Amino acid sequence: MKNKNQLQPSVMIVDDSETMLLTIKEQLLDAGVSPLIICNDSQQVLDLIAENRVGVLVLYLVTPHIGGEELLKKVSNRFPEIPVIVLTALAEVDTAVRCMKAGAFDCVVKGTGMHDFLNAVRHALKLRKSAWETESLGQCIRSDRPENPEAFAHIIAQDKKMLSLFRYVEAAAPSPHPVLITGETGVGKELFATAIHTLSGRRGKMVSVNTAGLDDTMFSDTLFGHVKGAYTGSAGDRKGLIRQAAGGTLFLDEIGDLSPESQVKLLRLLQEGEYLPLGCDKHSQTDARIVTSTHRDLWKLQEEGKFREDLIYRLQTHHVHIPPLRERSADIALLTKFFVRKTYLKEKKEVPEIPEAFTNLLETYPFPGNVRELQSMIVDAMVRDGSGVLSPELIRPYVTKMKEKEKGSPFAHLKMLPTLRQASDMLIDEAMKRSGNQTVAAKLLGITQPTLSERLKKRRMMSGVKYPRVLRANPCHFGQ
Ligand SMILES: Nc1ncnc2c1ncn2[C@@H]1O[C@H](COP(=O)(O)OP(=O)(O)OP(=O)(O)O)[C@@H](O)[C@H]1O
Repeated sequence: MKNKNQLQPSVMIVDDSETMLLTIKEQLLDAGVSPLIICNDSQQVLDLIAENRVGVLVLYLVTPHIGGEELLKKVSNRFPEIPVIVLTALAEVDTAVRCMKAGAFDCVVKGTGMHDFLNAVRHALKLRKSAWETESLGQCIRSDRPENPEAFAHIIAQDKKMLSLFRYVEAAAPSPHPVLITGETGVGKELFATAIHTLSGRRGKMVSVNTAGLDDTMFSDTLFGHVKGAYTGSAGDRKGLIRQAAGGTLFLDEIGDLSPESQVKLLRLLQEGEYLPLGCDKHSQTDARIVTSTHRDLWKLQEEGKFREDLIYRLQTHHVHIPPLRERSADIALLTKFFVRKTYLKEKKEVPEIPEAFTNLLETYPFPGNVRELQSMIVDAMVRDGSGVLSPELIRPYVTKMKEKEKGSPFAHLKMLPTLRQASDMLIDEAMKRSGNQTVAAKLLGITQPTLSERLKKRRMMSGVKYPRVLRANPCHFGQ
């Protein structure tokens, strides 16, 4: 069972004096304030905050390496939501004013008794906890049913993860900023792009372009067009598809395959709304909203040097990640019903009952092709079904074939395979658990500490998930 305190926000104390740290620690614990994170190395503060659920930061103004005031500015910039209580050695009005201006929540003179200090900590902690409660309430509301169900009429779903995505899409759709839609093949990325366009309220059209396999010239020509004589054989002007998306949405599918040159052009389009038709020396402007999608892991491509980091940040201003079908079993039964009905009615056949055993067997199948594959399986089952009954035997060959494929694999015991990113995240978690610090963990993983640190940062940015808390030798966690 999880330690209850792990869910509680911690009070983190930063001071260069070990003795003072222990004194403050004891006084806070005596006053019932816990859990505590103690740190005597100012250089570790930002990383520790990023990795833990810090409710309040207590900062002694004179710290080695990074000066206290400088650290205060960094914390306030990067984590504006965390109240910082500054402990100063002297009762100097100037220092207190500077700290408050730099974002301190309160300023207490060290050694003037615990009363003021404890009051400040308790007050800050209370405010932080209530902000957290509001945040989680907001998340509950966001995960409820969509306000505009008609915009999602073509997306059959009842799984909570999908309903929560609908709410996110509703919030992001009216924004002019780019949306990145990710997810395995066949999960419904294009359907989501359409819903985003519908909900955006834009009057223009949605224009979809599959960029897979387009070299840079074809990418530019298709999207931005060309002027007569731009290249051999270009007899007349061509208006690119982007013109058709004026006032609407340009949906670029499979952007993971874009060439480096096309990535630069896409970045300019996203940043400035500008593009250059082939053979033209004057940029054109567009107000089309850009929605992109890919089944590939852009961060992995970036690590391999195949995708620009700055472009990823731009693309994922709003990020919709659609989970694979095997991770939303509640949807399998509903989609099966939907596709059986659709398929049989289309063929003017009587819609059969769906036996429970049929759905149960489907729920054991990992669906590498997701909803698209389920749809094909139903069509195939209908063709082979001579009796008007949907027998599980009609789909058993798929399940058996998959099991045979898996036989002999070291992962055979896993019901579902992790994705490459999930597997690498699992390894990182394990290495951090075993070692307790990034330097040793990096050695275990055969990478450098900065690379590991970068991976952890990106992970936090991508998912908003906090890195699991680990006990460190120094700095130490108390009161847990
Ligand atoms: N939730 C859903 N409800 C109904 N149909 C769906 C759903 N999800 C996907 N589909 C259907 O599955 C097929 C694949 O969907 P779509 O083309 O949107 O997937 P995709 O993620 O864009 O795939 P790819 O990466 O291969 O382009 C389409 O026929 C689509 O209508």
